[in-house]
Amino acid sequence: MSLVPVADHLAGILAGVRPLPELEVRLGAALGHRLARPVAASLAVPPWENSAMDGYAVRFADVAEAAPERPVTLRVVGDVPAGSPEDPPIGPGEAVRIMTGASLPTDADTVVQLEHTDRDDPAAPLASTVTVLRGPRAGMHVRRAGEDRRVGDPVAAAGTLVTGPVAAALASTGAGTAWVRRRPRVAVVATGSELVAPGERLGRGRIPDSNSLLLAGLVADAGAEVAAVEHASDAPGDLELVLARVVDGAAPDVVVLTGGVSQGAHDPVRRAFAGSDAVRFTRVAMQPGKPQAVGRLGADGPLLLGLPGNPVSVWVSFLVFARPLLLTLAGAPDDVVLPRPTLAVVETGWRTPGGRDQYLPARIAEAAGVADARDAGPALVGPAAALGSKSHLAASLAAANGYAIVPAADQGRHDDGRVHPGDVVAVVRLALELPHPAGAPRGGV
Ligand SMILES: Nc1nc2c(c(=O)[nH]1)N[C@H]1C(S)=C(S)[C@@H](COP(=O)(O)OP(=O)(O)OC[C@H]3O[C@@H](n4cnc5c(N)ncnc54)[C@H](O)[C@@H]3O)O[C@H]1N2
Ligand code: MOO
Repeated sequence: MSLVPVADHLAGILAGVRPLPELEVRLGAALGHRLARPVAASLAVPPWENSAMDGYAVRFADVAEAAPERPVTLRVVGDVPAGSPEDPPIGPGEAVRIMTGASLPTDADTVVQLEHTDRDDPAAPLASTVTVLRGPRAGMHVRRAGEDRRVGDPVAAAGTLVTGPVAAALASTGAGTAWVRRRPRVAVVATGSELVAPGERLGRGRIPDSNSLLLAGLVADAGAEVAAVEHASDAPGDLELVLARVVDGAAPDVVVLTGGVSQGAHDPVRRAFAGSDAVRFTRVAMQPGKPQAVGRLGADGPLLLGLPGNPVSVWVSFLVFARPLLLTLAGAPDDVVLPRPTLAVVETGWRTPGGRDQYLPARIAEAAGVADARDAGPALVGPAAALGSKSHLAASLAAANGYAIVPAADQGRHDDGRVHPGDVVAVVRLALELPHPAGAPRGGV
């Protein structure tokens, strides 16, 4: 069976997949969802002309000439704290005390901050006069209504992830609710009789189930909900029972399986769907991540992705196939669904597998000495694990903040089939904190 290109397998997964239904929710409940519709301002920011300083609202003409040697004394005819609905009239030679954020009286055009007056004690009671010691510029410390957004201006595009700042932008422009997409519900099912719950004692041949946690974390990072995390043994019939329970109980949109998709005598995913048209088994031209399964559980049931069991294969397969699926369901824009690789210069070389595109868990860093932006160099890349892209290096994954892609066609660039320091490769950087160097590999590969 020939190997399927990565792009073709991904296109097959995404074919016909539409964003989940939209719903209107309060802004607090919108956090973590994506906007289903573009949002325009129904309120200007700022909504009113207001003061940027605690001080005195004045008519500029009265204080234009003020200076330490020519102080100007004004009569204080009012006081406008923040939130006050008052609009006191101000005649020539008059001023109104005003606080930051309070609406500017209609008759004023300028604010003098209190440090530039003789009333510079903020705790002092309101006095009947104020002496301006320094002339402001015309219009100084006045925030114009609508200077950030006017009514009708765009605030956020459809597909935008509602983060704290986005929710704040929606609230400040007048929204109380937002139309968002439902977040995908994902059930994670780890298969394998060798798996033991984390922290449990191992018998010979057993290993801790790390993929369940890896996937639960990746699902959450992709903005989806972890609806269930289950385990199925390799015993005949067990996976089928677990899947039926998960589909009924957790109503997932997507089921992500790990393990049991290759050629093993006991591979349960293969066995469960042998002869079924609903699930397709594929060998993808990537390393790691070669054996993959994709399908649907029942006519209207959840989508199913069967990822290989090796932990690095799980990570790569999730990022390259499952994450774009979840982001599409969540309503993300195309450039978020499919991150465009950038280029990086290789700092430490590594071995390539030959024959398949390599997806190497990598540490990607800006060149040293970028404190001064003019010195900024290209990003640098090296393997996260001393042993490169081997698929069982579960402990080294935590040192990766992205992956490097070395297409099969480029792997013969050097006679030794390695990637060398100074080579330029494509990288995808994940929005992760760069791991501390203490977690870096000790040597080259
Ligand atoms: N004869 C062949 N053997 C294999 C082939 C092949 O083409 N022909 N492909 C290899 C490749 S490539 C991969 S990748 C694996 C995929 O195998 P499975 O998807 O069937 O996965 P398992 O055999 O169940 O497990 C593989 C490996 O991963 C460990 N594992 C599984 N689940 C977990 C978990 N939840 N947490 C941590 N580690 C897990 C498992 O113990 C195995 O070491 O097949 C190759 N073989
Ligand atoms: O494809 Mo497997 O993931 O090479 O280890």
